[in-house]
Amino acid sequence: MSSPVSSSRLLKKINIINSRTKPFRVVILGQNGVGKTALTVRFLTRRYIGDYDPSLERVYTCQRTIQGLPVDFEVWDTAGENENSKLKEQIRWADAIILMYDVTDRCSFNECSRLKFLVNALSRRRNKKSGVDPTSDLTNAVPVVLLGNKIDKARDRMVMTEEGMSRSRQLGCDYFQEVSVSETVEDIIAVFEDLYSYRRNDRRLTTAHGLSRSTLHVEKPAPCSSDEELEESGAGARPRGRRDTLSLPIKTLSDQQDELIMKSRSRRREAYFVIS
Ligand SMILES: Nc1nc2c(ncn2[C@@H]2O[C@H](COP(=O)(O)OP(=O)(O)OP(=O)(O)O)[C@@H](O)[C@H]2O)c(=O)[nH]1
Repeated sequence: MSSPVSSSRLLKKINIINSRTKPFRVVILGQNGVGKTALTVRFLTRRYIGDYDPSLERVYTCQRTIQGLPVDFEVWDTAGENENSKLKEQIRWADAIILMYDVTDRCSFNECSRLKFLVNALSRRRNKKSGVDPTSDLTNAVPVVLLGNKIDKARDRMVMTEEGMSRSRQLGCDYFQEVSVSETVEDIIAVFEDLYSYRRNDRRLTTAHGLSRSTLHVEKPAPCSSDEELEESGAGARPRGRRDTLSLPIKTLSDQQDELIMKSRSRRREAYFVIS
């Protein structure tokens, strides 16, 4: 039998191999205009760019080091108005989900409920298929963060922190956070890293910055909603048929940066960040 030391070494090696071969896939869902592309660009480049082509939808890749290990991220920045079949494809693809709303837009907040019902219904079906008890901690449901954006616009706020937190609990999100993509970099990077740590570390947040952030609310996931709830929510019919394959192009980071800068520049005359 192997000693604890050698098995922990082995586990570390396996982790390294897994993190190199299998990317961690994060999909960002939310109504249009909530800041999904701004969030993606912040995470990829640390920059904030003010305006984007609204039809921009793509999977971006980048590598980060988390707890000393290289992790390949794939981030699917979705277009705000997706039909249900597309949403299902995005949810099935993901290892983690960011449900994003704009704190100055109540409609975008309500849209997150519809999206979460859809996520729950798909997780429930996935658990049923794999024979996992949906009330157990070991479900293969993907972690979901409810993320309120644009808190810099304090005067226009329509959704208060407490309301976001309480909705997060009701919906069974794994945690809740508020950010301003335009003003912070570290919190944005932490959102992605926390999701990774949460998924990899048995559904418990382990990163110190994650636990110290004031608006962070961590919740044990509730059992998935029923298909009836899904129907009531208007999230659409039950998924049928085979799993769709991803058809979006995956680009290198430098291609993505150039393209994003060009797209943002083509829409406005003001100067934007130039990434060398
Ligand atoms: N004040 C403020 N504006 C923001 C923030 N984040 C994004 N925005 C602005 O919100 C607008 C929409 O941002 P996008 O990133 O294009 O939103 P999106 O969700 O990708 O929109 P679609 O691609 O249409 O679905 C842009 O004008 C951004 O500059 C923020 O934290 N604060």
